[in-house]
Amino acid sequence: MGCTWSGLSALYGVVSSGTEVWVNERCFRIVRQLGEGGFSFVFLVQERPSGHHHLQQEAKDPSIDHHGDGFFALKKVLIQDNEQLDLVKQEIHVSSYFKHPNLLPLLDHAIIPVKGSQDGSWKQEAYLLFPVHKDGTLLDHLTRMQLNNEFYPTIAVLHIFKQICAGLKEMHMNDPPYAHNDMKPGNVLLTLQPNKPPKAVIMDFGSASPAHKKIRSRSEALTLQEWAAEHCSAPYRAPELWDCPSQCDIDERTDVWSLGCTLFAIMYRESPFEYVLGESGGSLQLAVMSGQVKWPPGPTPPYPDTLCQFVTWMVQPQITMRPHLEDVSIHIDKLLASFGTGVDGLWTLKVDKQNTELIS
Ligand SMILES: Nc1ncnc2c1ncn2[C@@H]1O[C@H](COP(=O)(O)OP(=O)(O)OP(=O)(O)O)[C@@H](O)[C@H]1O
Repeated sequence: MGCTWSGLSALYGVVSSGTEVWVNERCFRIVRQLGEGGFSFVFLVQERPSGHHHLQQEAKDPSIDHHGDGFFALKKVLIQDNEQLDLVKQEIHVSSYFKHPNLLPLLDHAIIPVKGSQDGSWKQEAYLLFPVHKDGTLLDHLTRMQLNNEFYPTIAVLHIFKQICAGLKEMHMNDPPYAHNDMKPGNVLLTLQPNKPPKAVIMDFGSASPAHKKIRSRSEALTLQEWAAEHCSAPYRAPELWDCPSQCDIDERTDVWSLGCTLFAIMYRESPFEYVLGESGGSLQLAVMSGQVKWPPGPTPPYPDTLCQFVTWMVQPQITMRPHLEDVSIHIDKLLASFGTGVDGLWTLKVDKQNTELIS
C-alpha cells in the first residue's frame, strides 16, 4: 500500500496506530505512542520499505533497538506560534550539531503546514526522527525498580553516570560551550545490554542554549529566571536560576548542579530536594537555595560515603565553587578504579520489603 499526504491531516487530529506519515522522502507507519511532552507526542514508527536508504547506517549501533526492520522514534511537535517555531528550530539545530555516542542523534526532520481538522486553519507541525530506545528513560527504569524493591549497585550507578557526563561534556567543551539546561532522569534513555551496564543516551535538546550569560541588571536577571522557570525542571534547577543576582556570570555549571541531583536520583530515585521535602511539603525553592542534602536512612541501599560526597561536591549553591565537567569526569574514573568491576554481571540488586537486607 502506498503512502498519502492525507495521513498527515489524520495525524493532526486523532492518531491511531497504522496511520502513515511522510518525513521528506520517507514514509513511516505509526505503531504506537511512546510518550508525550508539553506540545509533543513521540511515536514508535516503522519505515515503509520504499525509503530506507541512508538510515541503514544508524541501524548498526547495537544499543539501538531497530530489530533490523526499520523502527524509529518520531516526535511530532505542534507549533502554535513563532516562539514555539523558534524553540523547535533550536532543538533541531542542537540535536543535529552535536554528535556523540551518548547524545541522541537527530536522523531527519521536517516542518510542514497542516490544515487543522477542527477549525480548518493552517498551522505548522514539526517531525523529528530519532533512533528508538524501547527500554525507555532512566526515570522509567527507576520507577519500575522502586516497585520491585530494586536499586543500582555502586558500580552500575557510576557506569550510568559516566556515560551521562561523557555526552554532556561534548556540549560543555564546544566553542562556545552549550548547556543542556534540563538534565534529569526523564531525559536520559537507557538500553539494557546483556552482561554490560545499561547504555545511557541524553535526549531532549529543546532547552539547550549557549551556556555563558553575563547578567548585568535586575531586568536581565528576572528574564533569565522566567526563562528557567519554563525550561529547567524545578527539582533539578540550579539556585542561580531560581534567584539570579543582578550582577553575575552564568556558565555551564548550571548543568553540573542538575547532574549532582541526577546522581542522587540514580541512587534514591528522586532529586535530593524532592526527597528533603518528602511528604511534609514546604518550599522547593528554599530547599534548593539551602543546598542541604539529606541522606535517606540506611542500611540499604549501601552506598559508600565517597559517592555521597561526590553528590555534595556538585550540589554547591555557589556556582563559582562548583566543579566543571572535566573535573567531574576525572573523579568518576578515580571512583571506578577504586571500586573495581564490582558485582559480576549484576546490574541491579534487590532488597527485602523492609529495605533492610540485600536478597540478591
Ligand atoms: N528516541 C526515543 N526512544 C524511546 N522513547 C522516546 C524517545 N524519545 C522520546 N521518547 C519518549 O517520549 C517522551 C517525551 O519525549 P521528549 O522529552 O523528547 O518530549 P518533550 O516534548 O521535549 O517533553 P517535555 O515537555 O517533558 O520536555 C520521553 O519521556 C520518552 O518516554
